[in-house]
Amino acid sequence: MKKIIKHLSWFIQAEWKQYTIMFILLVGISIIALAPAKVLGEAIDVIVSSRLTKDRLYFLAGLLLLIPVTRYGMSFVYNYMVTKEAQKLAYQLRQKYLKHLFNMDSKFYEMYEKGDLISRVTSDLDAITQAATSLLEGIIFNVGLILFAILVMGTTISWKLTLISITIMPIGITILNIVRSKKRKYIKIHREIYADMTEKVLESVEGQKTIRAYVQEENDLKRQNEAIHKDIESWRYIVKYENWFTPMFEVIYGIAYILAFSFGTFYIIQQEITLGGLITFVAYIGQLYGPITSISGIFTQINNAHISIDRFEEIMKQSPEVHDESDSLNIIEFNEIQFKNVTFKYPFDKHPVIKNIDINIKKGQTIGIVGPTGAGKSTLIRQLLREFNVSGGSILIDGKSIEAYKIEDIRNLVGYVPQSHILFRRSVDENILIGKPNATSQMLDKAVKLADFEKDLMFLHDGLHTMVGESGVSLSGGQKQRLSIARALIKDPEILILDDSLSAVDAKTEDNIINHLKEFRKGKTNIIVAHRFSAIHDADVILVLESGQITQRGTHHELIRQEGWYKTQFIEQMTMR
Ligand SMILES: Nc1ncnc2c1ncn2[C@@H]1O[C@H](COP(=O)(O)OP(=O)(O)OP(=O)(O)O)[C@@H](O)[C@H]1O
Repeated sequence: MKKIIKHLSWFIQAEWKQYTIMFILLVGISIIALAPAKVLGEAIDVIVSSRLTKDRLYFLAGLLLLIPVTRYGMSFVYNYMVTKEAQKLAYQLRQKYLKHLFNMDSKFYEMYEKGDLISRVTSDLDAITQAATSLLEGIIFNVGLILFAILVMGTTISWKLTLISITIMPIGITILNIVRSKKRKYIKIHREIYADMTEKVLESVEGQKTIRAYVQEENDLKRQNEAIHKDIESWRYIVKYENWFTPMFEVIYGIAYILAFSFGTFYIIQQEITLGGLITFVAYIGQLYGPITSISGIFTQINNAHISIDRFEEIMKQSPEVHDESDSLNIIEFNEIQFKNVTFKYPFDKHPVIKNIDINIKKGQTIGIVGPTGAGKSTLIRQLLREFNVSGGSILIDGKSIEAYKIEDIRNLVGYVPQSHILFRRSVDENILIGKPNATSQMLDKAVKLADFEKDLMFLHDGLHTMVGESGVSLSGGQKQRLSIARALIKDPEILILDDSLSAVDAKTEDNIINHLKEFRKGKTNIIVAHRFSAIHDADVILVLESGQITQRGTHHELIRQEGWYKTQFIEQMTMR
């Protein structure tokens, strides 16, 4: 409980006024909840002792009517407030979490799976919010009700009878708590299994086209079923404990009733209490059942929330390896980028993917990068996006380490078109404007023209306003590529990186785009990774990357005169034409 309060103290402090009102309401509701039984007991005593008058009857009936109406009013206000606060808390926690995710680097995303990250922001966060709201209600209302009931039972009916009847209850509560603490271990396991199941569902939904194309529905369903089965199994353990022990509590509660009735009857005969008193007393015993089991249930929620807080905090405590320092420098343009003996290894790999890379890129140059598949071309150019820190050597921009500059500024220098295109469920123009949200319509038109996307618009039923389905389902591969290129070009970036981004366009379109780049990106830098040499033919420098190392460098004309991978590939591509 302390953990939840500590974790959410920032929220409670900010919302203290609302929490105070809710606290007062709950105390009021718990007192009112006990009133009907008391009034009923009084009424019975009045009837039994033949003291019932018309006025008294009206008074008692009026009281019995007023009590639920008041309770309804107070509960209404309380429920409204508590729901609002719960939503506010969930919203703020989600915002914090998502903001944190945006700050994380690629290493973090290699460590955690999507499904796991989603389940932490959905089910874990729900468990925290639920506990935070039920904590107040559960503790204040239920504890309040139990204490008031015991006080009324003791002071207005009989302390002796109260002590006899309720002494058995701590045994019941202890049993319930043992069950709940045992469950905690299994709930943690269940959360992990649930995250795994979410990941599998995500993978199937995302890969449904491939699954269908390879007629793998049955195998995929089998995989899903296994995950679902594991999920159910893990629940079974949790429910098992509940089923074994909860009925025991009911038996113990039954004993409390028997004690109340038998001793109560005895005290009536002894004229220590009245019949109305016993009826009120038994009604209170009944009323205690709900709060006692609820309190125990709240401990379950607190248990769940503890696990969820740990899972939530685990993410919030992660700090990105790639981060800004207080003295990070601003940069809006550059003259020279140097790779000096750069080596890079992915965080969880043993061997480096690129090794001893030395490159000089001057502002305004076009650099071509070619090489066999898997040679490390994408890995090399992505070093300019500052996704990871290099493992060895250094990347210098105008003589200073790339790590000395603000990450955002470095990314703003670059317009990156990745191999796989990420399109959002928005219109075509909105997808392009992600590159520069405040771009004018002229800038948009120009980017569309440069990316040679103009001719596609007439095939889209709503032109630039056509909605792009999830992952760009309504566009062809080439259209997706051109849209992504337009998104990068609208930024008019200092460095344009095309990572095999012309692979799905025909030779004529490729030619158009390359010519547009030559014409309109004078003074700006282009880095083009390509498998087709036509795309990098006119580059100022072409780098050949083989097994993570630069094996050749020069212009096209220089390279075709050297023996090596470039010449061999060039001849092969020429003969295939
Ligand atoms: N995130 C990653 N984690 C671990 N290894 C990776 C990761 N991304 C790529 N690799 C590995 O790094 C190597 C180089 O991959 P990279 O994508 O840089 O090559 P490439 O030359 O661009 O290939 P292609 O021409 O096929 O696009 C490959 O062996 C690949 O498996």
